[in-house]
Formats: sequence, C-alpha cells, structure tokens
Amino acid sequence: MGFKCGIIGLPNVGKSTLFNVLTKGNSAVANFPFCTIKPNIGIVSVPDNRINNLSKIILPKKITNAFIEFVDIAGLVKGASKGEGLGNQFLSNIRDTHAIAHVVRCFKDDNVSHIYNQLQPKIDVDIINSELILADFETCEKSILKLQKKLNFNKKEIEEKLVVLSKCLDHLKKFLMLKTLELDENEKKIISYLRFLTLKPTMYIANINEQKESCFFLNELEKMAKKEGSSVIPINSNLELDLIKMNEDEQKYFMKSFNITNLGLNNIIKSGYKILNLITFFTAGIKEVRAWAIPNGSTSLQAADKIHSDFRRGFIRAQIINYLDFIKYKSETKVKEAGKYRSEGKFYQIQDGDIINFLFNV
Ligand SMILES: Nc1ncnc2c1ncn2[C@@H]1O[C@H](COP(=O)(O)OP(=O)(O)OP(=O)(O)O)[C@@H](O)[C@H]1O
Ligand SMILES: [Mg+2]
Repeated sequence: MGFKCGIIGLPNVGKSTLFNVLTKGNSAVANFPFCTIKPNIGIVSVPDNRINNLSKIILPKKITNAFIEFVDIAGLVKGASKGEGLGNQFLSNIRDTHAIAHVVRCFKDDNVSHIYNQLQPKIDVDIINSELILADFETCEKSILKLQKKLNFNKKEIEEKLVVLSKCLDHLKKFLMLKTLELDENEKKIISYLRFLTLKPTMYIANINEQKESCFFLNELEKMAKKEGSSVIPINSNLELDLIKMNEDEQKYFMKSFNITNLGLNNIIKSGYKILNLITFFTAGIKEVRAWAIPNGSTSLQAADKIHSDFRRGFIRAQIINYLDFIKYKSETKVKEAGKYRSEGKFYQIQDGDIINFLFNV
C-alpha cells in the first residue's frame, strides 16, 4: 500500500504546477511501473542519502527509494460540501488520502486571476477549511442518525461510538477542525472508519514568487498554521518547474542567483513523510537495495507484510543490522564479528534505519 497525499486548494492557486514539479522533478519516478497511474496521480520517490550510502558499499543492480503518492485534486470552492463547483466528488477524493498538502496562493501576479479577486491567504485557507468542516459535519451527523437506529442490535459498542461522535459533532458545530479536538488513541480508532477530512495531517504549501509581497503573505500563513500545529513550506512552483528541466550546473547557478538553498520539492516530500509519521527500513542485497516506508510503531510482522504477504504468512524471524553499524563495518560478516547482528521475533518494533533480512518458510 502506498501513502497518498492529496493536493488541495482554491482553483488557480498553483496545485497542478506543484504537482508537475513534484512528479517530473524526480528521475527515480521511472523506477516504478505504471508511474503515472491516472493523469492526476503521481508517484514520487523520497530522497534519502542513506540508500545512496548503502548502495556505494553493496553495489546492487537496482536501487529503489521509498515513495509517496501525490494526487492533484481539482480546485475546491465555497459551497463544495453542498455540491458547488466540482463539489462532493472532490471531497471524496480527499477522503481517500492519508494526508493533505494545502496549496495557498502567496504570490501577486496581475496576469493570474484569483477566483474571489482578493489576495489574502488567511481567507483562502478559511474557505477551504470551512468546506472540510461542513463535509465532516454532514458525515458525523449522518453517522449518528444511522447508529441511533441500530442501537437495539449492539448496544454497548454503538453507545461507545455515539459518545465519541457527539463530541466530534459539538466541536464541528463551533466551526473547528477535528484535529484541534483532544481525542485519545482509542477514540481515534473508534472513528477512524469515517476518515474525517479535518483529522488528516496537513501541511500548508505557500506558493510564492520573487516579489516582496510574498514575504508578507508567507508570514500571515505561518502565523495561522502555527495555531493549528501545522507546518508551512514555501515553494516558488513556477520557478521550480523551470529548475527541474535544467542540468545540475544550471540548477546550482539559478538557485544561487535566486537565493534558494533547498528545493521546495525536497522539503515537501520530506514533510509528507513526517506528517504521515513514517519511518524507513531497508532491504539490502546484490539484486536490490530498497527503502520501505512504514508507520512508526510497526512490528517486524507488519514490515514483512509490506514486502509480500508470504513473508508474513511464513515469518520465522527478522535478522537486523542497524544502518550506522553497516556503514561502519561495511559487510555483514564484519557486523556479525562485532556482535551487532540481531535476530528479532514478530513483535519487534521496527526502528528507523533498520536493515532487515526476513527469514520465512511457506
Ligand atoms: N509561484 C507562482 N508564481 C506565479 N504564477 C504561478 C505560480 N504558481 C503557479 N502560477 C500560475 O498560476 C496559474 C494557475 O496554476 P495551476 O493551473 O497550477 O493552478 P491550479 O490550482 O491547478 O488550478 P485549478 O484549480 O484550476 O486546477 C498558472 O498560470 C501558473 O503558471
Ligand atoms: Mg489544476
């Protein structure tokens, strides 16, 4: 299963430009079959120096990075939750994603129209978030009504659900996003089946240009996001779309002249990984060195399943080398001699950077 990040925002704020930057900017994209599944879905590999360092020692035939799927969702407008614009269809596209990249226009350009003829990032964000809140309100209200009708069948379990959902409904009524409601792990689990939109981890993408107004807009957006506990990533999508078409030398020259230290593209991919709370483990052999993304807290059995269901079914044990140990000793034999080679069972909690060899028998 891949991790999906939906790109949302008002119409004409630069979502597709960003999507093009993300998907064409990374040559490793070609590593995957059916790279572009639909015109608006792109698989983007996660940059990770560790995979390059491992490959320098192992010299594998193939190198495969971990990846995140980005989905370019059409613009949302006021009233989308009531079917306005392309409405509900797009809200359901967002429901299918694990995280949200919310693009906010932070650039002034008289040649690019703004749907409401205003340039105020905070208002733009509020319009979108209000639609998400309204959509969640409707989902929540409908589910409560449905559950109330079923109360005679499984009283205890349904009552438990109703308590959490009423808490959610009260919060949404105040026009607040569910991610700002305190819910414990059990409560989150109880409502996870509803895939609430305002509960999804979010990063704001400030689409900027070279003009001074962008600093002001970016600042506004950062203040707003801080209150919500979300991060803001500035990116000049138009410029980066040009950058990715250049060779390395041209790119360096351009970045220097525009004072860009880090490509927004890499920051977004890294941040996506972070808000999805993913860690990386590696499988490493002559055939392939590969990075795998997995939720923090996963066990070796879940990691095995990520690779192939046979690995899970026939799981015997996981042989593990820490990434830094491998870099230090440079071979499996030397790692073993140093006593750093571990054997773990199915409930072992995978650590970021574990290099794993699964033993299985089916
Ligand atoms: N950072 C930027 N600076 C200036 N212009 C930009 C920037 N980013 C995007 N644009 C321009 O904004 C316009 C809209 O971009 P784009 O088509 O990516 O928006 P969108 O959000 O995908 O729109 P829609 O919702 O209609 O699909 C394009 O003309 C694009 O070149
Ligand atoms: Mg678009």
